[in-house]
Amino acid sequence: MINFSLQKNLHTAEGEIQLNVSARIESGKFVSLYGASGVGKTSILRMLAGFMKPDNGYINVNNSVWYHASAKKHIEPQQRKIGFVFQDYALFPNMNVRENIRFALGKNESPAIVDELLELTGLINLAARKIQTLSGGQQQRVALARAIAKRPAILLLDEPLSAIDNEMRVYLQDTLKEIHRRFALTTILVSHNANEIIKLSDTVIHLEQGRFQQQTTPARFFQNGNEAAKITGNIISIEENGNAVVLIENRLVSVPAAGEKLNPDDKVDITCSNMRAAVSKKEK
Ligand SMILES: Nc1ncnc2c1ncn2[C@@H]1O[C@H](COP(=O)(O)OP(=O)(O)OP(=O)(O)O)[C@@H](O)[C@H]1O
Repeated sequence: MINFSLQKNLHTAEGEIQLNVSARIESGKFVSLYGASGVGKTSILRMLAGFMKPDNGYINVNNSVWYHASAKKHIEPQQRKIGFVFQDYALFPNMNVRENIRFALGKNESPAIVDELLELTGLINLAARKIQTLSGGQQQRVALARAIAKRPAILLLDEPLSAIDNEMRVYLQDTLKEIHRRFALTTILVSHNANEIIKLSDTVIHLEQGRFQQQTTPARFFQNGNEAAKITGNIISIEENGNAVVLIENRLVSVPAAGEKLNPDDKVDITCSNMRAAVSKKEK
């Protein structure tokens, strides 16, 4: 069980944000942290990991105290049983794949887990390869394996798949799910991607204006309210009939522009209301 209450004054370009959040996360759960850019999601992960000191609050993990402001207790990051994977892989470029994963283990720890992780992440044939020779998706698999090698109690994932192309992203989501299950981890993922959150998580926590506004299942969260139907894209061109041609991920869609003056390169939200869905069988 992770039980925390964190207060931190964040200095943003738009002014101060008083972050004041608390949650109880049961062991073995996969939780996603969702919210607009700059609301403090990464800061929460950094405080849990011990890289950023809260102004006040506490962090208890499985009956041990990692942080307690009034007791002046702050366990160093190395002493916290945490695995951390960022968007950038932060691997050692001069080491090969196996050495990068092995590095995470203490001197007296058995290296058997390295082979298990190489197998699980599909890296066994790349074990001797230098990091620079790998694709982004492959590097992220190494980063994931390295984070797990220490057998963390909590796995913290900060948009680990956002720089990776769609096909590899789907593959890595499956790997993440399997790793979470196999190692009985408690996982906290920061993600902007509804698909990913729905596929992976038991619970989604919505951070807005410094507070956890909602804590519910992804299905409920993305079905209700505006969050469900808002898609962001970039305008490529405006058609003669006034429709905007918008690039969403790797697709172009033509959308009626509601009277607003829009121009190519504008970043836009497409909001769907009363959306009717129809399902038809795909031709083989
Ligand atoms: N040590 C710190 N003290 C005070 N403010 C900080 C500190 N570190 C970062 N901030 C500020 O906190 C704000 C929130 O940043 P954070 O990275 O946590 O947001 P985020 O929700 O993860 O954003 P994104 O989705 O864009 O990654 C930023 O404006 C940042 O400048």
